[in-house]
Amino acid sequence: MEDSMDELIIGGRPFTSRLLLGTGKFSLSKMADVIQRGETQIVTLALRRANQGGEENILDYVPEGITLLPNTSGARNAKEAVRIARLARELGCGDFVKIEVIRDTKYLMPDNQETLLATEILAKEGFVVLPYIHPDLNVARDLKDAGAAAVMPLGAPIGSNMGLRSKDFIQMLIDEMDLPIIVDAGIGKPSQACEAMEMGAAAVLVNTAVATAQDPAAMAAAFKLAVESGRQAYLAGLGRVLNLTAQASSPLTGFLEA
Ligand SMILES: CC(=O)[C@@H](O)[C@H](O)COP(=O)(O)O
Repeated sequence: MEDSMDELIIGGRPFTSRLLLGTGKFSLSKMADVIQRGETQIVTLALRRANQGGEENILDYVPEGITLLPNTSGARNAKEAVRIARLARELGCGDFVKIEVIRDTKYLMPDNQETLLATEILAKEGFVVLPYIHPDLNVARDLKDAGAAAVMPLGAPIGSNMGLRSKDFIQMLIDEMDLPIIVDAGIGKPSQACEAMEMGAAAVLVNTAVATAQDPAAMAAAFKLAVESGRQAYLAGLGRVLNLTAQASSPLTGFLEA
């Protein structure tokens, strides 16, 4: 537990919701409803959707009081990510930034090395930096040393809805890092978000699974419940798992005795 209220603390700021929502795939008209039903307090946004010069601006659709987490999507190296982060701050999106550096166009894998470089620069400039990475414990440790406020390992490729394919490596980060671990990308169902929280993740970030649901607002509500349930289970301490043997839950002595 991070404090007596079980708040999620990122960059010194407390949050009661552990469900972050991505907005990259939303029609803007649905956004407020989805945020409200998911009771989310942090939403990501791509700079290009906040800076469309006369066209619809995503910032007009985000309810007041929500913390913006601009991402550096489109960046192919650290230099581009730093430039996008600075622009986002100038546009009034705040100090939070999610570093996303992707040059692999097939799997959209994050470039961990360039992400680390961008984190080093932006943390020194006072940004609250949340780097999106492939879950690698050495890189996660370096990111912490570089000033990251949280680490965001991928569950599976972005938009795949394939779930926690990198589960064992995420668990290493959760077990070894003294920093919020926010599972991002690939979470396709509320049950997968629940599992990430049961594992001890500090939060999850979901976009595609909500945006592509038949009823995105109802799906956001389902994710909220799943995240809360997983968190409660984690705090309660999961019961032991027995391998290849069973153990009776009820007393067996005297059973069927004449
Ligand atoms: C890195 C990235 O872009 C993800 O944060 C994305 O916004 C969420 O991933 P899913 O769309 O797979 O939920």
